[in-house]
Amino acid sequence: MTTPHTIQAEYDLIFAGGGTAACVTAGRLATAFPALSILVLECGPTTKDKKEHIQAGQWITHLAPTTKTIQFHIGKPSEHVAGRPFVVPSGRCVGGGSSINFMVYNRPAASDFDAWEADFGNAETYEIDPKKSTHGSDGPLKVSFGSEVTQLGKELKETGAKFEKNRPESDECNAFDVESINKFFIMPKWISKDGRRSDIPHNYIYNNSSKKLFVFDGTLVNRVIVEDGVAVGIEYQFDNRVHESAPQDIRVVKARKLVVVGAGALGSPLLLERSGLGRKDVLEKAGIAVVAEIPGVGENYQDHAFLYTPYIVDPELKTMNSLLRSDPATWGQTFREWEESGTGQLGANYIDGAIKMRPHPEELPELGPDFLELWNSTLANHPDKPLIWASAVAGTLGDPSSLPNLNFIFSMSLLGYPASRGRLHISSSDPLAAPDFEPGFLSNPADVAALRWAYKKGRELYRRLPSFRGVFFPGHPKFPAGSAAAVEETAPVPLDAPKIMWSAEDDKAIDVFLRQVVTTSGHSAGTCAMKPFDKGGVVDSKLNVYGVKKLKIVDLSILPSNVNSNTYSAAIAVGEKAAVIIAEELGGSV
Ligand SMILES: Cc1cc2nc3c(=O)[nH]c(=O)nc-3n(C[C@H](O)[C@H](O)[C@H](O)COP(=O)(O)OP(=O)(O)OC[C@H]3O[C@@H](n4cnc5c(N)ncnc54)[C@H](O)[C@@H]3O)c2cc1C
Repeated sequence: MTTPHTIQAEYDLIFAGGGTAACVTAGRLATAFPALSILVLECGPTTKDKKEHIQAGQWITHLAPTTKTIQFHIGKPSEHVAGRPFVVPSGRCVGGGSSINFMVYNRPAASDFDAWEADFGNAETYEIDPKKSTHGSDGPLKVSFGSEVTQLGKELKETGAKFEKNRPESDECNAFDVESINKFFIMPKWISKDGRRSDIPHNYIYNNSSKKLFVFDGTLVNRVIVEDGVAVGIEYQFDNRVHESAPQDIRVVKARKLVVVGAGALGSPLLLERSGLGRKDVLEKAGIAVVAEIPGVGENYQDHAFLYTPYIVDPELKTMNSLLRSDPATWGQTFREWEESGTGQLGANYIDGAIKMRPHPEELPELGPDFLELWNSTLANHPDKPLIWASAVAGTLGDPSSLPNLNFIFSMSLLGYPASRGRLHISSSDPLAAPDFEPGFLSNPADVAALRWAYKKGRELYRRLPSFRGVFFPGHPKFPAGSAAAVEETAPVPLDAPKIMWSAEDDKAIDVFLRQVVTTSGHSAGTCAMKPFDKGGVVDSKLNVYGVKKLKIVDLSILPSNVNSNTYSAAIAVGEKAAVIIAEELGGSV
């Protein structure tokens, strides 16, 4: 049997999990402290120089059922989602989510970060306008519109602003402020102008000049070893899902200075629990000795509930579907175009027109009584917070061959601050055992009310887009016979056409539908929250795990409260801030 990597007995720093935030921190520290030996152990495969992680347009391929770069976490069936076993994906490769995500560039509201009482470093180069004071100009990650902006994106922006008269167009909706709300815009992407994914490994790790930074793939961390209240190392085994014939014995590697857990919101709480750090009842049930009782571990699970609904568009409108359905020759041509000039479909993500939507005061009654508590607790006093982030993908999220041969687009609505919460715990000490996962989606009726509103707003807008050719009803609520919402339309209605009059039965049909179809955004967070211990916290403001010395967590599990944006930006911010904290503790700076 071959050993895939030669791992020494001891390093200065060990990162358990090589995802987005962890790789940012490891890369920054390796550059600032070249004499420091840093080990990063990632259970998934390497992404180095692999086209599927570099060509922006290949994002859709990672979602294939046969994927080796995404892990699907299966939740318990729940009545709140019509008895479905809710499935949540996360990146499972070097760079984690950064290497497989949709690359939507979306930054949270300032008040989201204020709630954490934290500030963050700068990782980006905003190629759209490098002089803009609200964006970075010399960070390693490039932000642009990619190689092309779709006609659908332009239609959504223009038609949206004409139809929703109090929601105009804007060029900038990522400035952290009130001005970024209720404007239609073209969403930037974590894609460079030459069509490359701005992932973390190719920009912080693989290009790092440190000779003492070691990033090993296919290596599963079983647990952190804690001796006398101090984290001294970890136990690991090679992962046969990546290195098929690797030996399976459990090995140990020691950390001289620090162990950093960076296994993501769906991995870090499990790793802590396998190490004896967590809720007493959970550890005892799994037969694990309690090292430190930390009741918050694995609680407070959050994501952004995600609704996507299909519409039929003009066959001439350019969408991803034509390439997804096309022959190898067309694929070959598209690859060549990207190789030669970084242009064409492989340099873009086809998610363009967008809005961060917040109800105007006169719209609040449309959301109904179930929503009021969420509004009052989270949004009312923070005008920079949107309720819903909405966009459209010019194409089908998945394999279009399962759909009729029509040209489809999908509207996308993400709920920014869900009131629902879930939990995630180990079921056994075996790192490969399925966890005990209750994602909790739609368990609070406020979330259903918010998404019902989003559905209705979307229906009205999409039926006015110039390219609209109909609602694809199998992917929409089953409205009662005679409902205005059930009427077939095959062409766009005028901007000033009467709006659909929604009945109480229509609302019921939408609610049933939401429970059947609402899914995850892949934005898992909050399972090892940075909060005071007595409020369910797992780490303090320096990211130290309570009750253990020399152990930190660096990933989105530390989010104390949600952010209303796609979460890559928040993960980068956590990674950058962690690098600052650790550098200071090492007596230097990054
Ligand atoms: C399908 C999808 C699409 C997305 N699209 C977007 C988007 O368009 N825009 C956006 O802003 N955000 C997007 N996101 C979200 C964003 O990418 C993630 O929130 C972010 O990357 C998470 O970073 P993290 O550091 O918390 O964890 P991750 O990046 O998930 O890293 C955790 C890593 O730890 C590894 N790991 C876990 N357990 C172990 C173990 N025991 N031993 C060793 N390694 C382990 C995992 O394999 C993984 O690589 C998307 C996410 C998904 C899943």
